[in-house]
Amino acid sequence: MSQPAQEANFDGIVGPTHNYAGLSSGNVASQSNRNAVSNPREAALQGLAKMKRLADRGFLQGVLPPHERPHLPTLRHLGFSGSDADVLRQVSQQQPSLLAAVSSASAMWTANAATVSPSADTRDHRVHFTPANLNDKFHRSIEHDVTGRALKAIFTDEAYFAHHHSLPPVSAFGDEGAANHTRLCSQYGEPGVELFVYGRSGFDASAPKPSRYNARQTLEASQAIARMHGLHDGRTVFAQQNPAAIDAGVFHNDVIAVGNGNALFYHEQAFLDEPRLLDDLNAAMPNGDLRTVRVPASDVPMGDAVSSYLFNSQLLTGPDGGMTLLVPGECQETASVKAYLDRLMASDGPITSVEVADLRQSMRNGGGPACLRLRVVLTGDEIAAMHDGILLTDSLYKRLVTWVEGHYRDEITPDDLADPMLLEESRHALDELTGILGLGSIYEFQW
Ligand SMILES: NCCC[C@H](NC(=O)CCC(=O)O)C(=O)O
Repeated sequence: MSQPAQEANFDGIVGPTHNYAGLSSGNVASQSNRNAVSNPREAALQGLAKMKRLADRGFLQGVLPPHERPHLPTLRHLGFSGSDADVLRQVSQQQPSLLAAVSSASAMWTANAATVSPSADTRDHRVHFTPANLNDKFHRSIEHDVTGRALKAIFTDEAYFAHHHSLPPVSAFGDEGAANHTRLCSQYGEPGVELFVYGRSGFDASAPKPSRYNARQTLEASQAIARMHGLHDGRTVFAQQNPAAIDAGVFHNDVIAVGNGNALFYHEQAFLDEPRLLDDLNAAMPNGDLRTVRVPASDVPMGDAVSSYLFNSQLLTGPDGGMTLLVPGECQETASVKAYLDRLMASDGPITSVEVADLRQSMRNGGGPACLRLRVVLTGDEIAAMHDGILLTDSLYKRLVTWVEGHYRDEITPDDLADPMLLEESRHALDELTGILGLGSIYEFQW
């Protein structure tokens, strides 16, 4: 008898060029920290510390590698030529904002890497992966190729794993991956409900949409993924985000809601039609056991939810069945959120403990605990079939800390992005990392 299914969290390792370039309109933290000095070493260590903490508790914790940045193949595609140093000099002189875009370490936010459907939900009983095209932001639209290669290198066996191409790279099919996708279930290995939350329709111009910021995810993208993954109609729910929430800075649904097991933790202003969503979920849950934790705006105003990232927390089922909410440190600095969390602990809902993680480096770009991880529910056989060496053990953690300390800078300013040495250092680090993880050659510079 094989082990019961478990949820694994695959966190993105923060890349050596982590910086603050203000690239994401609609993302309040990214905009307000534009041109701040970053600390890639601290960022990567903060991420690894979060992973280690969960691995130590017995949670299945994996890693996903950073991408090559600055991404020279993109710059060459766009017409820059000569040596790598020539290319960097030209782009920094002619179009510094393009250099910033191809230098972002944004692949760290692996909640946006892909949408994943566990085998219990799919018609062919395989785990399905679709890398997100992330086509709303140029700096993120260049992630899906390497993401797809990394996922295929980890989940290779076609008897268990199915990989799809990212959706057509146009705004009508804008897809931001698992940040807008939640799975609800009684037990991880049992069939669950897959909830897709979208911000607008790509084809119906008269449908509601935000007015200030663009909605990144479309209904049509979500529907296509549900079809590609072979999900069952009766256990698939589509719901629209509240356009006012997007206009208030909720650029992904995981900034305002998180689900795990049979529990959905959400802000009352998260969805356009909350009663309908709850009816749909209740009808779809195979055992009818949905539990909701609804946070009223009178407890936590939308602005506080966005600045604290309360809902961008990881919600994790512990060995005793209770759920832990792993919140970013900013939640303790926001009075309404701190008071709310105290009341939550005094209540007897599904969330039984709260823990705090310091992820300040990532948070300044709008990436909290939940942004940094891609959830993959796996059966015992699937765990046995996946690539060995990608799950965080004590020794892998130590190797990765040493690797970060040996290769990462502790300061990056916008001017540093043009430094050919930074590119060299990053490639050297990534080459060593694919060796540590046994992933083979997934970057163009390795071919
Ligand atoms: N899930 C969290 C994603 C955060 C990400 N931020 C960024 O790309 C900011 C990068 C910068 O501004 O330098 C985004 O908005 O997609």
